[in-house]
Amino acid sequence: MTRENKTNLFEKTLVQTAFKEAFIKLNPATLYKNPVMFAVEIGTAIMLGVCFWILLGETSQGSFGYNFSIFILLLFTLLFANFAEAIAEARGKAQADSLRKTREETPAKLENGETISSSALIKDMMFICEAGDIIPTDGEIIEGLATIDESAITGESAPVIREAGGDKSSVTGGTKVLSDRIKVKVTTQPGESFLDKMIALVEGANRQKSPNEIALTILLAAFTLVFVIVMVTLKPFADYANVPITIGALISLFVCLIPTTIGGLLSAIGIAGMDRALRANVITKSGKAVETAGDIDVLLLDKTGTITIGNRKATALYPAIGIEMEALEKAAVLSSMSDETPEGKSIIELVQIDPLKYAIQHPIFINFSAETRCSGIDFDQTRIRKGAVDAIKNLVENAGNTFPNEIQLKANEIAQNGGTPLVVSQNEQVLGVIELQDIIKPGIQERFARLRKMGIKTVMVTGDNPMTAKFIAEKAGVDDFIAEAKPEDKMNYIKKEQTEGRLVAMMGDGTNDAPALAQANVGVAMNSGTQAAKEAGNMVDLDNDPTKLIEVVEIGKQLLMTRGTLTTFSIANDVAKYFAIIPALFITAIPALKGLNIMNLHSPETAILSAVIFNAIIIPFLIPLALKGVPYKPIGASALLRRNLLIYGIGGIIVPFIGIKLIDIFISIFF
Ligand SMILES: Nc1ncnc2c1ncn2[C@@H]1O[C@H](COP(=O)(O)OP(=O)(O)OP(=O)(O)O)[C@@H](O)[C@H]1O
Ligand SMILES: [K+]
Ligand SMILES: [Mg+2]
Repeated sequence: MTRENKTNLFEKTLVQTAFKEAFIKLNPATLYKNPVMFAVEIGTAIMLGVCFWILLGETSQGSFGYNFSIFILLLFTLLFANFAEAIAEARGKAQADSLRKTREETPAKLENGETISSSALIKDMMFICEAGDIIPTDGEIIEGLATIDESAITGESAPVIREAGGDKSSVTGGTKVLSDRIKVKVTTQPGESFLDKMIALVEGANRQKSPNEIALTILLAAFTLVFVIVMVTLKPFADYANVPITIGALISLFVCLIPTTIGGLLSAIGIAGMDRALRANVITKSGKAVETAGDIDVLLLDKTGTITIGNRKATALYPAIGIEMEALEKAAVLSSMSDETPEGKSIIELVQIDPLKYAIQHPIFINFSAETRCSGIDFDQTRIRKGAVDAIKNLVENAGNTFPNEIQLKANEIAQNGGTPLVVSQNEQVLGVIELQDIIKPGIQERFARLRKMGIKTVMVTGDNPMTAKFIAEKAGVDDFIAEAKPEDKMNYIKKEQTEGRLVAMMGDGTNDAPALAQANVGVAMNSGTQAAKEAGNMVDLDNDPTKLIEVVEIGKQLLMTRGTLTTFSIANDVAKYFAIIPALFITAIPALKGLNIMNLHSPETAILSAVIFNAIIIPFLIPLALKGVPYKPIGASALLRRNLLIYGIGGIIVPFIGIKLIDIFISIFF
């Protein structure tokens, strides 16, 4: 659930900050990064020079008032463009701060009983949290289990379970421990959390631009350069046609022809896109990730913890023929004594026998891994294992024993209704099978249907057995699934899709998802997931919602569309200025150009002033569109492109004709 849109578009405090920032951004040391607006700044400086020149007695450049008003109008063009970027930054910052507020200075309790401030916590330090404590900073639970209220982050006040081991071990600063006691290891240095990285993305000129944005900036710079050459050649041409052209007219023509509209709004569009991702409770590490999400073809989803709630629980034990239930219970409990996974713990919970009762001497614990797909214990001459059917079957048959048929049937039956069977063996003899049940997250079917409508194929990838996977895949409504997948299988599948030219997004929460999350074009880690998963991905979903990719894709598409349509509009609306300014400059000397004068503006001065005024005020008019983004509909991309080209292309050509004409009528009253 995305946080309600607290800051409306132009909240007073944001506008004030942005207004101040607009002047600060005039500093050429930072403005040069935006070539178009930097060219406008140079033009403004030249106009200031001309005004002084006139004050010193120069008469060939027209009246002081006329040149000074051009200077002021160019200055406002700059201020409007800076304001656009500043208001986008202010909103992004406000949004990020509302998230960061959850990380206020909270006391952190150390193991030795003393408390320090959360800002003094550094990576790998341990702290303790008990019921009622606010978790001081991001960390990974290394001991214990607790129910946590994450509403400060996700807005959902339903308590969630976070426990050591397994895939749900991360806790976030600012959330509240409701019950029990946990020992947490700090996972990030202060100021380097994902949120800090995200805040750097939406604020400050050190924001790294995405490839799409860089490409567009280069294109606009090329455009600007072309017009510099046009201006320079225009001067001798005018002298040859002995048409007196003032510097003011040249500069005005230049500024009106270079793409100042998109040049002024480009960074605002990018920042607003990141801000929309933040509003969807997604922390992204790069603007590129958001844009790539707009072109995703395939979405890979981990099953446990992503499609299903993820705390799979043992619900029943079924002994093999000739095996006592007590023997199976004892083996199941012993093999789960040190099993940190939710599955292992649920077995101890189910059997209700304290493993210490068996007083094992010098046990050797084998922890669960996604590679071996089993876990267990060795002591004396006894070797107990529990794990995936195929893993234990290999173990039993490699030792020359037979895998009991009734256990195979029972395991299939469990799998066929979505359960996960864990087979238990002792000294490579099967003792029985444990049934684990998981729950599919509610409402996931229609979310996948929406992804399909957007042309995205959903694939569930799980380490679980094929029958369980098939059952869950059908119930969840995914398009395809891969079962018994090892971590490298998930990564290889992504590589295969990528070599076929498709962009792949992966959502996961476990350490065994990390290689795949790193390989994917867009890797979304659940915020509850392990630190490894979050490091590997390029996005973190604070809501742990596996279908959050829907919002991310829409934000990505919308960002690319907004940038495209405003560029179209900007280029289109420069066309009209030819008809406004060129005739104004040459009509007297070259009557043949009369045909161009379709706008028949009042006079050359008012024609130039009204073109420059329009060129300046169009920027603030488009700020709301740049910040909100062009409305996105999940219809085909080509239909959408045609619609936008029509509205913003044609619109971009017509609007300036009307705008400049109206302004000309208005200002010619004063002349
Ligand atoms: N604690 C455990 N001890 C022994 N075997 C386990 C344990 N947990 C899971 N398994 C077995 O290992 C298999 C692979 O686990 P893995 O975590 O790779 O996939 P998964 O949890 O079933 O699904 P996903 O890949 O979506 O997380 C599981 O399907 C299960 O049969
Ligand atoms: K322009
Ligand atoms: Mg798993």
